[in-house]
Amino acid sequence: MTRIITSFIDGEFQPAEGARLFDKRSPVDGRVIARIAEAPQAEVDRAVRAARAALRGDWSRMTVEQRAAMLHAVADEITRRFDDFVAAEMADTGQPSHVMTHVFIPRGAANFKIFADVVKNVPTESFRMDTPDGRGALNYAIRKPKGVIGVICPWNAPFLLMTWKLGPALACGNTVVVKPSEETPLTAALLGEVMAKVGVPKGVYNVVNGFGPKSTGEFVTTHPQIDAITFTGETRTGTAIMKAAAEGLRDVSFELGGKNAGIVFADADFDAAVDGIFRSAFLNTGQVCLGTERVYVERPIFERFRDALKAKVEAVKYGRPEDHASTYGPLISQEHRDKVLGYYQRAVDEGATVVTGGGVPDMPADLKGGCWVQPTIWTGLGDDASVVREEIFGPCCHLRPFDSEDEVVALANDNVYGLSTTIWTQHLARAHRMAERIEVGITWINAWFLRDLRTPFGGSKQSGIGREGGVHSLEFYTETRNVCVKL
Ligand SMILES: NC(=O)c1ccc[n+]([C@@H]2O[C@H](COP(=O)([O-])OP(=O)(O)OC[C@H]3O[C@@H](n4cnc5c(N)ncnc54)[C@H](O)[C@@H]3O)[C@@H](O)[C@H]2O)c1
Ligand SMILES: O=C/C=C/C=C(\O)C(=O)O
Repeated sequence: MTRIITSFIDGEFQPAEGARLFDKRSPVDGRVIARIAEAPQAEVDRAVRAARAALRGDWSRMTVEQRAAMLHAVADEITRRFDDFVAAEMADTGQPSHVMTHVFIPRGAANFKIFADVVKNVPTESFRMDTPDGRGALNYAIRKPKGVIGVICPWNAPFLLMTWKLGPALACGNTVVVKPSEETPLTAALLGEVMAKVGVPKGVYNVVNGFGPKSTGEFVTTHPQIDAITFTGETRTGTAIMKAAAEGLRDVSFELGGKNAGIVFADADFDAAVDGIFRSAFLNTGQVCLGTERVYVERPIFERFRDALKAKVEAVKYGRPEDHASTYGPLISQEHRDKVLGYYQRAVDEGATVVTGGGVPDMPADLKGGCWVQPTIWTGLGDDASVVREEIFGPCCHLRPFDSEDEVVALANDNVYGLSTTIWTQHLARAHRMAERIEVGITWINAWFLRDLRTPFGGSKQSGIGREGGVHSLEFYTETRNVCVKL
């Protein structure tokens, strides 16, 4: 029988009777793997009420030390159930097991540990001031939880991105109502089991499933009892959520889209650069916000680089995620596949040279119903081609030669997004110069997606609002109050 995923409210999974169900299909072969109960307004109301009540319960009486210990226990339980999380996330996304075991699931556990440690160690500021009577005054800041946080998640790295928000939200003493992507509900449900097992008080972690507009997502973001909203997803959705948050002047933290530039200089360690750009463009079938869909290569090595990248792309192994030989998975959904294939067609219409890929692979019969597309490289497009300007969120990149540092900085900055960049060069001074000039939140030099969770993470321009990571997360997840004591 097909499994039914229901909301998790006040420590309990909700009954499926009477619920409006929708199908969750495997991206690998199109089979229905679960049915999801769409939470209506009344259920979201209950989740928010449970979260508000929990703000005043045992959770609020815990010391920082106790809360941090509880988050470590959550991380340990995730690690104990590692295989279950890997299986759930593989089923939802179809991505190869090595990506789950090496990147996405370990990061889920790490996201709880890091913020448990941050809240235990972060100092608050204090200012001693002079007063006319000569006795002075002392100011000091205290941090309080913001309240009930609405957590709206995307499908591309569901567990990593959800826990990246939950870690700091809970460490700071908030409670949450999470709305996972309709495409990827499984790990959020599994985390409900983990929370119950380790004794996180009821109502602290609530999950409601459903769609975005006119559905569960909107019910969460428009709810007057939600105090702040953290969202990762498309820039267009961020705009809608910001409008909703304006009502009641609720705070937002946004991680949004990107059209990130990869930049390779002729003096780069060639093999490392090819490998780095290969990962940045094709990891997770290109469905990474930090991915590089436009790659600029210094002219003397352009052809050599193109050929080396092509060879790597043509060596990917399509297959089921459980098969350890697979290195490449499907896109998340047929809808997303149609979008990506639409861009593949537009690239050709706009005059691209297709270096490799560009279409749908011929899959064996049992995988024909999946959302497969070929990893694709283009050259020859103008800088205004839609494929070069718009976020596709697929396994593809356009390669363009450049001749000077100034030229490539201007090209990299000529976009409405500003999330990240990856620069490959052995010239240290140039690397630092470039990092200062490129308008993004995160610059990697001779690396990509190398994450130290203490560092500020977020986007410039239309790629986001705010920074999360380490102490930066506290800015959003706490309310800082000042206390002034006249001495
Ligand atoms: N900057 C980052 O760190 C980062 C990380 C990952 C993904 N992303 C971006 O996310 C996008 C892919 O994810 P996606 O397709 O799931 O994004 P999406 O914006 O379509 O959906 C994200 C979530 O928002 C919900 N939603 C949609 N409309 C809503 C509304 N009006 N009100 C409330 N909720 C609503 C959806 O149901 C889903 O849970 C890409 O643009 C990618 O660049 C950014
Ligand atoms: O697909 C986007 C990946 C985002 C990564 C993070 O948010 C992170 O590493 O914290």
